[in-house]
Amino acid sequence: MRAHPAGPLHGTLTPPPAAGAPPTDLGTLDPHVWPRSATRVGGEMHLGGRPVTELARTHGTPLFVLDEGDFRGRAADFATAFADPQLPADVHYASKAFLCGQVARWIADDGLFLDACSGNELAVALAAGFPAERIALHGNNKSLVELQLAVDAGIGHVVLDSFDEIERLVPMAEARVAGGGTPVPVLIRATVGIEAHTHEFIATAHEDQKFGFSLATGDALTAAVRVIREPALHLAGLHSHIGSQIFDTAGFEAAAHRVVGLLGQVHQATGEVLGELNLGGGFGIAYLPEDDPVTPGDVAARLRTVVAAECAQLGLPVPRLAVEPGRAIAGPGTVTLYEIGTIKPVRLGSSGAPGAPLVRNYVSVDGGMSDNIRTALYDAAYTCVLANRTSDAPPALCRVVGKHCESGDVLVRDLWLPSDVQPGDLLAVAATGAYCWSMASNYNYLLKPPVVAVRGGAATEIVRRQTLSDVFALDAVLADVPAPSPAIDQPAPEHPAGARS
Ligand SMILES: Cc1ncc(COP(=O)(O)O)c(C=O)c1O
Ligand SMILES: N[C@@H](CCCC[NH3+])C(=O)O
Repeated sequence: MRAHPAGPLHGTLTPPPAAGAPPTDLGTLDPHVWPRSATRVGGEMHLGGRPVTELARTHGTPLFVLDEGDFRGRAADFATAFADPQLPADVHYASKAFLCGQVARWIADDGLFLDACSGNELAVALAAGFPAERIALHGNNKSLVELQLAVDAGIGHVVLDSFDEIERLVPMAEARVAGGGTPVPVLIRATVGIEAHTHEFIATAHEDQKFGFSLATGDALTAAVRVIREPALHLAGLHSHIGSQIFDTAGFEAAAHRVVGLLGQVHQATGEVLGELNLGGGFGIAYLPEDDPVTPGDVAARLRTVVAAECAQLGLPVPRLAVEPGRAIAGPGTVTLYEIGTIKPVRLGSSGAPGAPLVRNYVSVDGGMSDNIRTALYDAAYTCVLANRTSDAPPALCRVVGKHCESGDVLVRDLWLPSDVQPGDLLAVAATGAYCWSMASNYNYLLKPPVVAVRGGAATEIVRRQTLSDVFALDAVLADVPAPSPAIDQPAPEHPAGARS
């Protein structure tokens, strides 16, 4: 081969970094990571009592399979952990993790509250019949339309995030009061200056970022005083959220300590005793077997202790607490199923020379960063297994990649898969229930996958697959043009000759 004038070809291959000893059993479904109903029957993964091959055949791939019992079980675990008669607390499901009509109904039926962070999340919840008084609306840049929707619907709380927003809300609240309505209940979101131990993109309580009113500069107190003096608004309490995918309870405890301090400052400045304290979400989950998240019981006990102690010290009654778990409810119960399309071994040498050491196999699947942006965006780690069968073949180091025109389109950076995986096999990626479907895009015109809820042997499509016709309908030129081939709307099984049978 002729050398490039500027030197050797770019991107010299090096052997992979030591990835630890390959696991001896690649098929085990660690209950720490997989949904509560996940089992293997004759080697094949079953979710909610349904075999994955049948789910893939019926609904296509990529496919989000949501274990309803897991989702609702985790919601119930939070509700139980925070249901202390002495210190009652409300659990708000943070719907940004994953929301659809069915999820809104489960959350409503199971007695939880709901946190929406856009007018459209609010609209979805309301359209599903979610009780408005159990909804809080967040957002650092709520539009006039979003605020008006919240005021008209009579939601539980608007969580105020800026001085601009206060001034926008006041005339709407005044109009409601003038029409015989009640003042609009609000919380002030305080930025408590905590450096949460998580990826910098998902930490939200350090000073130099866009959310909330700074506690350190005094803005949070100024905002509280402003709202208290505004008759059309009712300052119900304070809010704090420090970030997401946090394992260490110390950050939550420090935040609770600081925000209770703000309750004290508000009391001193105005004589008002605020009755509610929402400590946000952010409770981490296990993406890998070694991850060790805190339990809802642990979080509840620690927060109660800190808040009770701080309030006692300040001589304040303990406020009604609220928390906003999103990922910890929605994340662990969902699995994404993909079909393998191509497998490319990258070797230190010609691919025609099988003796050349393997760097890794690039295992390409039929989705990618459009259904799970988290690996590309946060370098997130996932657990992934061969789902349609188990195999005794020796393990091979692999990287699971999507089909987008982007080399950063990686789903699982480093993993061991049996060396005999082949096109047509199904891969399952664990814990994709939070921030995957909800952050999905149509990059490269890939279509958003459906979500199928499984429970006790029943499978129900709760969100259908987007079709090319849906996408054409948005396009000024293509709106009336029939989508070219229904086959494009009807994905896998694409490689039935593979090892699925
Ligand atoms: C205000 C607020 N509450 C709750 C959540 C939910 O976070 P998580 O899904 O990590 O529990 C978020 C997202 O980080 C948030 O911004
Ligand atoms: N989207 C992030 C979390 C942000 C949560 C919302 N404030 C994730 O995927 O981990």
